Amino acid sequence: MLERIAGTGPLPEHLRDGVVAIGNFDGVHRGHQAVLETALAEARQRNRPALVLTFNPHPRKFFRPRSPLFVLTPPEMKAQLLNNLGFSAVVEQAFTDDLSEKSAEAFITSILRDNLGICHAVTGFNFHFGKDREGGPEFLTNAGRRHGFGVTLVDAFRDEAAHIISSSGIRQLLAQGHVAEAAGQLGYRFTVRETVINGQKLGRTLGFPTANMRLPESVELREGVYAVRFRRADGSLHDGVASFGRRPTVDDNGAPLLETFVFDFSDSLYGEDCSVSFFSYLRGEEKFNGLDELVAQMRRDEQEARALLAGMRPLSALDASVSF
Ligand SMILES: Cc1cc2nc3c(=O)[nH]c(=O)nc-3n(C[C@H](O)[C@H](O)[C@H](O)COP(=O)(O)O)c2cc1C
Ligand SMILES: Nc1ncnc2c1ncn2[C@@H]1O[C@H](COP(=O)(O)OP(=O)(O)O)[C@@H](O)[C@H]1O
Repeated sequence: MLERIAGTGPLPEHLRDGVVAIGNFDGVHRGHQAVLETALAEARQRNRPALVLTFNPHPRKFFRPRSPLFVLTPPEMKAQLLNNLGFSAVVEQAFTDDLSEKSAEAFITSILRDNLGICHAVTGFNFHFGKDREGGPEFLTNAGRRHGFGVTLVDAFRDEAAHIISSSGIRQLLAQGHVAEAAGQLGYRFTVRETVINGQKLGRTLGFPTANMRLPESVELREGVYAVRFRRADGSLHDGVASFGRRPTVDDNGAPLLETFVFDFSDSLYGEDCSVSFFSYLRGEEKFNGLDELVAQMRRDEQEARALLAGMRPLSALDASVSF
């Protein structure tokens, strides 16, 4: 199991002298995975632990606190993905005033050398660090020579159409409801994890009980109806159909809610931490003339989602570990 470490002091002995992938890795997309797989391979070869050094909050949120940032993988989700990829630990370095003021050299001596005691660093071609982004790949490589650790830089990863994959591109796809395309770039299905809360208890009277979740306000997923896979806290997986929206038919206001009708299931889910993986966008949210019309459409949504999900295959080993 992956260890989550706050990064406030020296690492425990068993994690020192490790191979460390450094970056924000928001989304843990296929470009990030190229960096992460390089670190994993290097660690296997040296027979040393594989670690990730990442930052929380996302540095962009630190520097621009008032402009909302759609974080694709909150710390918990990122940790789960890194665990599934095979890392031993993730250092969730607090991004504070103090860290933002550190020079590139101070970042290397106090964090990489003293706290983490790394033997090898792996980063992407464009990783910058230290006050005013002073340190880049070349700085890191030279510092490694001086301080006695190796450095591997991983080139930009391109998808099949030679587009560079980026977290901001994936955020835009999700905002347009293109969850299948986003999955192609993430290498797994976009997945959110939240606690199931109480709703108006109307769903069960319609024959469509729905597990309700509030997503963070910054999540910019297109409102609409999706074919999804639902994972309970005990790890069991269920197919379902979910609506993310403001429910114009029953109440016209309020923040959007994610509501999942879980197929062939009848237990209570209240208070449980569950995850929802998005496979296909089915349609936009509509205002119906009454509940009968809504229920008729929900039946069609269910049939469409069942058929789509039956044909889905994992995109990768990571995808298989998340939603299969
Ligand atoms: C598959 C599905 C599709 C839905 N589509 C719509 C819709 O197009 N318009 C709408 O107002 N509500 C839609 N809803 C939300 C329902 O209005 C909501 O689930 C129902 O009112 C039950 O509310 P409750 O969970 O608070 O009891 C949909 C829900 C599901 C599960
Ligand atoms: N097939 C199912 N799909 C989703 N939730 C279910 C299902 N069967 C039982 N439940 C339970 O019922 C609740 C949803 O019922 P519903 O009447 O829609 O109430 P609420 O308005 O509180 O969401 C879920 O939170 C869960 O605890």
